[in-house]
Amino acid sequence: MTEPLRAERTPVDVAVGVLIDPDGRFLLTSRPEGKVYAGYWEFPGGKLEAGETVEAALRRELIEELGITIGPVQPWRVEIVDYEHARVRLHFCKVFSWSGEFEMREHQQMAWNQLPVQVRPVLPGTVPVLAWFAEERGFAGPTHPET
Ligand SMILES: Nc1nc2c([nH]c(=O)n2[C@@H]2O[C@H](COP(=O)(O)OP(=O)(O)OP(=O)(O)O)[C@@H](O)[C@H]2O)c(=O)[nH]1
Repeated sequence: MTEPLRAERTPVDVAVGVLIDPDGRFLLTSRPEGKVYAGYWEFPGGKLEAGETVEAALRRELIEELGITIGPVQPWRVEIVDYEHARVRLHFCKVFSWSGEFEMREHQQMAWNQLPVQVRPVLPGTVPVLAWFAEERGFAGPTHPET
């Protein structure tokens, strides 16, 4: 069978949490070993399960990955990204409160960041978010290190 054109692939919905602390720092986590783009830094989250809302998926994923229970979820932006392996629709949500201690349940790493981000490499689908932060915060210059 012929591969469908990239733009025709049905997107997979992904809930992504942009956790922001009282100092305005945002949380990035590294993708665990064994996943595509292992070691790349991203905002934590994951795919919606059948019938799940973005908010429910985000709550579930952050418990599964980080051991925290999030407070109110504020939908921010939606972005479609085409990768070789998949076409994803990323639902970025801001989260300002949570409870519980952070536990790296998938042996990933976490880092609180300001602009410019110090960790590398940053996942391609994460880069636009850094640009949105730059716009919101009046930050000029590169948002992250060259890979
Ligand atoms: N979590 C997250 N995923 C992102 C971001 N940006 C981005 O392009 N993605 C993509 O969205 C998809 C999320 O899938 P995932 O593999 O993290 O989700 P999951 O935990 O449900 O995976 P699983 O199927 O291995 O259980 C990946 O294709 C990933 O590359 C981001 O900032 N955060």
